[in-house]
Amino acid sequence: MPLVRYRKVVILGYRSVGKTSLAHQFVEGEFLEGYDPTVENTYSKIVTLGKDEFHLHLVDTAGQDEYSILPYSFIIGVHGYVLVYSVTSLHSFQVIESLYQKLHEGHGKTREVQADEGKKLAESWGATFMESSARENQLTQGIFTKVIQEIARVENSYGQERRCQLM
Ligand SMILES: Nc1nc2c(ncn2[C@@H]2O[C@H](COP(=O)(O)OP(=O)(O)OP(=O)(O)O)[C@@H](O)[C@H]2O)c(=O)[nH]1
Repeated sequence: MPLVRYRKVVILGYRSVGKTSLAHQFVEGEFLEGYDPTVENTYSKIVTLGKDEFHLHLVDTAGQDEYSILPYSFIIGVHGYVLVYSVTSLHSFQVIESLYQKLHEGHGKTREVQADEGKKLAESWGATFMESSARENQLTQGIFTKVIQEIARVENSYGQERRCQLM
């Protein structure tokens, strides 16, 4: 059975450029004539490409402009973007350039410690290394299951002798 991989894709662009129409046409197979400004909407679709299946989670956003601050949910855990402009609006074309810059700037904080450095330090202690983010809920379960497993492993190898395990 093929593995279904999850993909989150965010559609960005100026107001009324056709973001919703694109998403709706792709997911529902029809064109919407009317215009109803989007607050935020999500679509789900299983996409099969060759032997691979993807669970596509499309986020249709409210239109942005050059002053918009992109929320965290448009940055974190996102696998890809569709930047949309209208051929009848030069301004909407300029907006996607500014959105592209914003996506590259991220959220201001730059990394000062590389994962490799953490790994090296942990290795020098004989400890396990995991890089986690509570905000992104990345490895938060893994850290605590790993420390419990490690405690059990150390307990088993030393009988009932009590030792502290370092993560
Ligand atoms: N002619 C034409 N009109 C389109 C096309 N795509 C969208 N429209 C029309 O443009 C208008 C705006 O489309 P939407 O898809 O709502 O645009 P949007 O970018 O989602 O708008 P916001 O929610 O305000 O950001 C609607 O009246 C659509 O019918 C297209 O490819 N060609």
